[in-house]
Amino acid sequence: MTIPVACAVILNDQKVLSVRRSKDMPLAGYWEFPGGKVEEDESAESCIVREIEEELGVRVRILSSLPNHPHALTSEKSIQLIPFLVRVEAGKITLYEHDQLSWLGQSELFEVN
Ligand SMILES: Nc1nc2c([nH]c(=O)n2[C@H]2C[C@H](O)[C@@H](COP(=O)(O)OP(=O)(O)OP(=O)(O)O)O2)c(=O)[nH]1
Repeated sequence: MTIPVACAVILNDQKVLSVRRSKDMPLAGYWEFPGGKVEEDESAESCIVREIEEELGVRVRILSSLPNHPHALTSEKSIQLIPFLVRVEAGKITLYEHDQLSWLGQSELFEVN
């Protein structure tokens, strides 16, 4: 089974916004780009705008779509990660689901879980 997941790449000064999954979420403690599963009858573009509003409380505008990335979670389950470069248009980033936020540089991305 392959699950489409849209995620947002939000840049600030060459660093990318990364968020940590809280203890209430599956895969707690793992860092990710904010986003979530694309629902049925929803485009990946609508999904990322909706998810970012739900998770971070901000409205984003899509600047470009980035290459999709397949990723195996288990032997039966994999995700197709659909990243978008986005810009925050309105609001202040607040964590509604995650428990930590970090702006990571290119090499720092490889140091988190
Ligand atoms: N958002 C996001 N999810 C990722 C990344 N990498 C990665 O393997 N995933 C996985 C973790 C989850 O198994 C899945 C996203 O599912 P989710 O549980 O966050 O989705 P959701 O917000 O729609 O939650 P739900 O409705 O199923 O409760 O994709 C990433 O960089 N960002």
